[in-house]
Amino acid sequence: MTAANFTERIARNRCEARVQTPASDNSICTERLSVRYRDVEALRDVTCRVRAGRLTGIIGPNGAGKSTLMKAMLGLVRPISGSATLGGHALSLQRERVAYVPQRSQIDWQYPATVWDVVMMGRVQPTGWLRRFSTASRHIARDALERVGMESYRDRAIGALSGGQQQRVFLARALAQQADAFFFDEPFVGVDRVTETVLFSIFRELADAGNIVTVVNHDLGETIAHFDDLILLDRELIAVGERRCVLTEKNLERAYGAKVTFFAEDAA
Ligand SMILES: Nc1ncnc2c1ncn2[C@@H]1O[C@H](COP(=O)(O)OP(=O)(O)OP(=O)(O)O)[C@@H](O)[C@H]1O
Repeated sequence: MTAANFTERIARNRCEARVQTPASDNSICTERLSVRYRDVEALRDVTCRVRAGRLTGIIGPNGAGKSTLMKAMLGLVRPISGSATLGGHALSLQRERVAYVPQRSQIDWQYPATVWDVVMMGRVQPTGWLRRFSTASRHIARDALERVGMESYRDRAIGALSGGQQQRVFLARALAQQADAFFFDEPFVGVDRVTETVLFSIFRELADAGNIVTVVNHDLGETIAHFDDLILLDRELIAVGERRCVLTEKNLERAYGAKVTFFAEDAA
């Protein structure tokens, strides 16, 4: 074995050792998850763990199955095989613990709702269908709106806002749910730098508070440095674990099929 191979093996073992946590902890685990859409194989045998208290990015080329993995974890698409668990129990049966913000393109922006209506939707599940919202629920929603800096827009129609403002409102809805697992699908598409900073700082606060925070992110630029852990996909799992262990030249070439440059801080 060459010195380079030996060093690489030690580094890999260190990465693997650090991501191993007990199966009973509050992490999300997928076990050989596979999804097909008619004749398209979107995911094949994906086994991975998303740890609580870490900001986790799902990355990979277009069509790699990033959104599908998120939806399959949540039970929004039915896998042909495999499972997803949260704290050892089926994730699809614990939806009250989960807040999910889909891609902007999947939301009907013509729906006649105000900013306040959208944020209060985050209180429907904790309140119960057709029941009146409590004063406490209104306070929680107002605090969430303040946290994303959108309180002065509360009576505006959601469809009349900019992309970044809409994304902040949907983040406020997720915060109002008071979930402990948060899923965001491509939240940075069409948002400006200020909103990007707001989103990352709240994602960081959520992760530091011990929540699960999972973000689909196709960008390998500067934003990648915000993530603690990454899941790299190309229909099958290429790598999972700490960011620096995933972002190796070899892994990126396997996923993208070409030499890829990424944020310089990680290029050591
Ligand atoms: N509802 C659907 N019906 C049929 N095929 C689908 C459906 N949703 C996704 N696919 C296909 O499954 C594959 C994975 O799609 P998915 O959206 O999960 O990938 P992605 O990595 O999130 O892509 P992108 O970065 O382009 O958003 C793609 O080939 C896509 O065309």
